[in-house]
Formats: sequence, C-alpha cells, structure tokens
Amino acid sequence: MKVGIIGATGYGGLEMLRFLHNHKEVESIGLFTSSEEGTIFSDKFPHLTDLYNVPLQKIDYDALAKYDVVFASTPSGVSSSLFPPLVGLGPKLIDLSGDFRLKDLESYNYWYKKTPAPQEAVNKSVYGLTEWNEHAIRQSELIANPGCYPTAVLLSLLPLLKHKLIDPNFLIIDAKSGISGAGNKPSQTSHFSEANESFSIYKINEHQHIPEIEQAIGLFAGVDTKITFNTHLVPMTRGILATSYAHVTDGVTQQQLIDCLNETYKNHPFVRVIQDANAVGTNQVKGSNYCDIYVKLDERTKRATIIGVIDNLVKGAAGQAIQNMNVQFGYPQQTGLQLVPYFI
Ligand SMILES: NC(=O)C1=CN([C@@H]2O[C@H](COP(=O)(O)OP(=O)(O)OC[C@H]3O[C@@H](n4cnc5c(N)ncnc54)[C@H](OP(=O)(O)O)[C@@H]3O)[C@@H](O)[C@H]2O)C=CC1
Ligand SMILES: CC(=O)N[C@@H](CCC(=O)OP(=O)(O)O)C(=O)O
Repeated sequence: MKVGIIGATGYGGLEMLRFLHNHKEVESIGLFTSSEEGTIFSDKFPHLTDLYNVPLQKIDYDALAKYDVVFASTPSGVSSSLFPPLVGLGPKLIDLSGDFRLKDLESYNYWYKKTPAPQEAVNKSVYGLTEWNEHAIRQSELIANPGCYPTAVLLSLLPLLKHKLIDPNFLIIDAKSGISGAGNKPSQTSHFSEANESFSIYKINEHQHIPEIEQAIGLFAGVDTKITFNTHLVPMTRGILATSYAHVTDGVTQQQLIDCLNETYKNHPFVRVIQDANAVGTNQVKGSNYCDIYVKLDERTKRATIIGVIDNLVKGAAGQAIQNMNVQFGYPQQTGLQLVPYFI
C-alpha cells in the first residue's frame, strides 16, 4: 500500500516513518511538507541517510488522492481545512491533531481557540481509541486519532467506569509528560535551560484534552461527568504517566479492579495490566506501542489510584495511528508495531 504523511518533518511524522519503514504491507511512503518542498529528507535528518534520500513533496490534492492512506501529523487548525476536500476521494484519512476529535464545534473553538472543521466532516470522523472503537474504525474513512494524554487516561479509567467500580463524580487526574509532547518547534517552556532540572504544571484547568476525555467517557462508559485534569512537564524527552484518583463504589475490592482490567484487555495486545508497582514507569514503554495500566485500592480511604503509562509519540500518536490503519485495512493490529521498549 501507498502511505502519505503530511507533517513528515515533525516529531509525530518522523515516528510514523520509523514504524511504517518496517510495516510489511507498506510499499511506498510519500513525505509532504508545507515549508520545505524539494529538500532531501536525509539532508534534513541525517539519521535517515541511505534510507530516505528523497525530496519532500508539496501538499497537493492530486498527488494525495493517489495514496491508500494519508496521515496528517500537523498542528491543530491545519487538517480542519486540509482534510475535508479529500473525504470521499479515495484515501483513508487519519488525523493526529485535535481537529476532528470534538463533535461539538463550539467546544473545539473554546478549547483550541481555532476555527473548527466543517460539521459534516466532523460528523464523519471516528474517534480512534483502538481498543474501544474497533468496529467503527474498521468502517471509517476519517479517523480522529486520540490525544496523547487522553489515550493514557481513557485506557486506564474506562473499564472501571463502564463497570461502575469507581465513582465518576470526583475524578481527579494528574498527568505528566515529556517535552516531545510539545512538538519540534522550540519555545520558552521547552528551552533546555528552563525545562531541565525543573518540574512544572501548565494549562491549569484549561487543557484542551479535558473535553476530549469527558466526551469519550460519555461515549464508551455511558457516563456524563466533569473531570479535574492537570498536566505537568517533566524534563525528559518521551513518556506520559497519568495518575487518576477515584472513590470506589461500595464494597469494591482490589481484586475486582484488577479482574475488570484483565478481563477488558485480555485480547488486546498493546495494553498490559501491571501487577508489580516497581514496574510502573515511562521507561517500561518507551519507544513501543504499549499502554501499561496499574491500579491500587487504598483500603483506608476507599480511593483507588489508577495509572496509565504510554510513550506519547507512539501509543499517544504515531503508533496508535498505525494501529488504526491496520484495523481499517484488515491487517493484524500488531503489524509494523512490534518493537520492544527501549527501557534505557
Ligand atoms: N508530539 C506528541 O507527543 C503528540 C502530538 N499530537 C498532535 O499531533 C500533531 C503533530 O504533532 P508533532 O509532530 O509533535 O508536531 P510538530 O510541531 O513536531 O510537527 C508538525 C509538523 O506539521 C507541519 N506543519 C506546520 N504547519 C503546517 C501547515 N500550516 N500546513 C501543513 N503542515 C504544517 C510542519 O512541517 P512542515 O513545515 O514541513 O510542513 C511540522 O513539522 C499535533 O496536532 C499534535 O498536537 C498528538 C499526540 C501526541
Ligand atoms: C508536553 C506538551 O506540551 N504536550 C502537549 C500535547 C499537545 C497535543 O497533543 O495536542 P492535541 O490536542 O492536538 O492532541 C500539550 O499539553 O498541549
């Protein structure tokens, strides 16, 4: 199959390439740019010398329409106008940004401060949380790949919410991310001398992933709730660790929480329910498409601590996008994604 990547020069795009390179069904990869047409990819990224000595292509609808699948790994506010003309032209479309995730356009405008995509295209889009939406993904033309934080939060919370083992009313979620989550454009907050040796909170109670998490909890767990969600920047490159705190419902035991997670994910190769508290950390998933989940009930307070761990660039972006492509095209979900975590 032929795969096109818009935004190939960004972190998500580069990560897509790393996995697609080893995907046995992928015959060719087109690399598209809005700013560097003609640049030889390996000149810009010498680690790809001899692998991709090919020119970056201009974003052009006639060219894109010839691909079997097109990924947009572009900043929010780009695919909202770039993708709609491609709907129905042939390629399956997978968007890594937030542009097609929120069904309510006013909400998108409020949280992203950008003009939303046309309602018709948003209506067509399918939320690509693979483990929870496989049936719809298989039939979809346009996938809204989930945000990095929502992936870690939702995979860990949804089973317990759906089975009413935790109280949805007082969910407090405390998430931390490595700096690659902010993309490749340098900024004040990602500046080495300001981020290194520091641990900071940002977008307090204003993160754009709040409505996405609430919407998905409604869709997959059937619960209408408002969450408290905060995000922190950790001076490391990759990884997200999201810790949620929730009251368990009356009489729920640690074993029930574990059984629920194990049962939910028993046939899902990329979700691992972790038993050993010492094995909960971003190094355990780094470079891989795994989401590790851990739960521990505090018998004293009757509150559970629920943890989801991912590599933001893989399960939180490129890996999940390829997993969704595999589902769309009927390939085994693991195709091209079976990399062992780096660990160190
Ligand atoms: N980084 C992460 O961990 C995650 C990112 N995401 C989302 O995925 C998307 C990509 O993220 P990431 O790769 O980190 O971002 P980057 O900033 O690293 O890369 C984005 C790329 O988009 C291209 N681009 C910029 N403006 C335009 C435009 N107007 N039209 C077309 N292309 C444009 C640029 O390439 P060029 O100049 O060559 O066109 C750039 O390299 C974002 O929406 C992000 O929020 C989602 C989950 C996790
Ligand atoms: C560390 C860091 O800055 N992370 C980014 C993740 C952005 C992102 O993925 O934005 P989408 O909504 O387009 O998915 C953030 O918190 O905004």
